[in-house]
Amino acid sequence: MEQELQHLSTIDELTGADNRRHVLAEFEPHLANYIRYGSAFSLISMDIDHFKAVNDSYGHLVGDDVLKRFSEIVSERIRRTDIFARTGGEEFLILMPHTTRQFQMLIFWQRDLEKRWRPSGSKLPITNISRLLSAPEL
Ligand SMILES: Nc1nc2c(ncn2[C@@H]2O[C@H](COP(=O)(O)OP(=O)(O)OP(=O)(O)O)[C@@H](O)[C@H]2O)c(=O)[nH]1
Repeated sequence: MEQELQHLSTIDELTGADNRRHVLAEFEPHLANYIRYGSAFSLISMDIDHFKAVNDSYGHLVGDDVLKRFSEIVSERIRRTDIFARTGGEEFLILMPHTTRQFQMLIFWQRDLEKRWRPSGSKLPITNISRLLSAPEL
């Protein structure tokens, strides 16, 4: 029971991704390890562009579905050791331990996500993926 509650306090209810508090808590030791031992890690920030327009045009429930679908797609792509979190309304963060030079991977992801967003030619969200930090390539 206590374990279950603890788990629930680390996840974002809507998407099932980790929540902001959890990823920030996980980030701290990675940063400390990088400073002390030079252990590599990467952080990727992502947000869904023009998300407000999705809600305004299709309604909040569709907006919720987009957030869930986006989370599913990203979750399929990451490693089990990566931490994927929803940090705000349409803002997400991935913490990737022991990962550097993920730039090529980002380009691949961006293409893949765009393809999968538009199975029927819809012009719904394009994600904006940016490399935030990749220690020790600062
Ligand atoms: N459906 C849904 N919408 C949410 C949720 N949380 C936040 N939002 C909406 O997300 C929208 C975020 O708006 P903005 O920050 O302007 O983002 P944006 O429209 O993507 O703008 P850009 O980032 O500049 O492209 C707002 O309309 C919020 O109401 C949620 O859990 N579900």
